[in-house]
Amino acid sequence: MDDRIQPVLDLYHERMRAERSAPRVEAPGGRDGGHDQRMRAIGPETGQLLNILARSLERPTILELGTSFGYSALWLAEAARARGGRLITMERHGYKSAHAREMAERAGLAACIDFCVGDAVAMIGELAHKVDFVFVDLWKDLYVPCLEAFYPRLNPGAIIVADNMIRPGTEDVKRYGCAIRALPGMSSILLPVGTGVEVSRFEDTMPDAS
Ligand SMILES: C[S@@+](CC[C@H](N)C(=O)[O-])C[C@H]1O[C@@H](n2cnc3c(N)ncnc32)[C@H](O)[C@@H]1O
Repeated sequence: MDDRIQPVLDLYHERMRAERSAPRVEAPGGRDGGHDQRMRAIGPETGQLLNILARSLERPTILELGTSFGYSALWLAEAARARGGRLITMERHGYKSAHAREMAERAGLAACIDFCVGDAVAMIGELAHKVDFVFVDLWKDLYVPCLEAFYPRLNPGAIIVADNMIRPGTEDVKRYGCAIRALPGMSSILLPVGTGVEVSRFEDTMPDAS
């Protein structure tokens, strides 16, 4: 991490510690009411894993589903920049996405990020290009609908990482685990990193023409 990124990550780490030690109070209107300040961010271990995996790809188009306040986006954008690629990050709420953009600007990474605001399932359907890496970290009941939307848009060799597969490990994420493992061309493994990540790789299902 370069000199501009680490101090911004440290600001998030401070906020993360405060969030984890504070009692959980429901925001007015609930998680979608427009006042939710909880980051619900992955920790540094999952961030590092995302960064290592994404750095293994050349000129990757990286898709993040669930920007929140922008912590995981920094790890992904750093990898995208290092490999000559881009990050497209999708978030339902404009106020969260705006904060993420501000932090990415402070870290010097905003130029390689497209911040998209709206419903990820609908926006995936409007993507102009195929993708090489997907990070799935939005509300858990959307994991399978998102998978159905991005599966036809994966380039061969694409890597997909889904968070919260062990904690909270709900029925919704279990359904995602089963669904991705059943897809043609997919290999997948559950890793006990952070709250548990399902790491999958898509191979082209077409027979070799040579
Ligand atoms: C667990 S948080 C993401 C945390 C973030 N990846 C990080 O580690 O910093 C999930 C986010 O998904 C967003 N979200 C929920 N439903 C969505 C939808 N349909 N489209 C886009 N974003 C959505 C929520 O607003 C929330 O900010």
